[in-house]
Amino acid sequence: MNIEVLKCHGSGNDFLIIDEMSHNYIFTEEKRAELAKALCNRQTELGADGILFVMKSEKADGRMRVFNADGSEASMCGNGLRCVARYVCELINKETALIETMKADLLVKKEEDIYPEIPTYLVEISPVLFDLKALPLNLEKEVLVDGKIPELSNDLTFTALAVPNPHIVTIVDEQTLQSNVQEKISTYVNGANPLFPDGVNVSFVKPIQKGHIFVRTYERGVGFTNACGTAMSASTLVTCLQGLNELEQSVDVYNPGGKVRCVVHKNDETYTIDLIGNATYVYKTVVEVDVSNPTSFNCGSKEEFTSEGEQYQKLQQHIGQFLNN
Ligand SMILES: N[C@@H](CCC[C@H](N)C(=O)O)C(=O)O
Repeated sequence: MNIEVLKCHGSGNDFLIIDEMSHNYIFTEEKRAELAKALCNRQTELGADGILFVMKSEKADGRMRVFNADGSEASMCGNGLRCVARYVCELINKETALIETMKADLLVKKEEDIYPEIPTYLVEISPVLFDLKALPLNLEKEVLVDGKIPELSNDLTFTALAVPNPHIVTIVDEQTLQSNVQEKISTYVNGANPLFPDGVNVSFVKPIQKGHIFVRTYERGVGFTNACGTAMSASTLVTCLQGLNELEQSVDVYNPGGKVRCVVHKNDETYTIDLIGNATYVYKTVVEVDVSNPTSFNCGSKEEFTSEGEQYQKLQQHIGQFLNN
């Protein structure tokens, strides 16, 4: 069968959008997982961190399902949701939309460009849960905020939260960021282990100055990524809890692929986070694939969004200058 694919990225976290809303593709659950493994493989012409399936929703303007590169399904994807936000808003010709995700219906809206001519969207990250059962994380306690997990490190302290996909976040210095500690911890918690039976996204956060942080994430189901939107949101909240940033204040979050802005809100005891950043299209193509054996596929010619790529490079240069000063 022929499948239209739109390659896009949020902060360099790249995805393939497959629109099941406008096309009559029929995929079983197993086939979606297999397509993700095959098309996201970086050894092929496509390659991506995940597939975003856009579907019809009974109660919202569209529905997003996220499959990681290893074929596992995630409950949420912040950078992906910005790309889906743009896709659905442009499809229905509106500036705001409601998108159904696995655990919540989330508001998305077009925002003022984060950098000239970079399509920018704000997406709501919610619900935020600290209950360790929500990750799950098997510890003899109910929550972990700035606490130790001796099996992972004698020195580092972690906060565990689900937004609603699972994250652990630790604040580190430059030396720890440059070491192999994050890789060691991440591969342990994402392999067979007694603590995180479903794996977890692991973020190391380096504060730069008030209102500015750097986040590097090892993503469950993917590995080290340029950026992870839910991780940057979770990390911003953790820096607020640890007094490094303020609630309701915009925080610039730098990552290996670019930057986003996050704002943490608190109503009663409930947190929500606004994640604001680029939704950049890279190319469109048509993939000819046998869905019962998707490992070998043919990719048609690519219609590139050249000017979007050029503009994004300018943003990256601008970020490089800031980080080197
Ligand atoms: N890149 C995403 C998160 C994708 C899902 C994650 N790997 C998981 O399994 O939870 C983001 O931008 O949030």
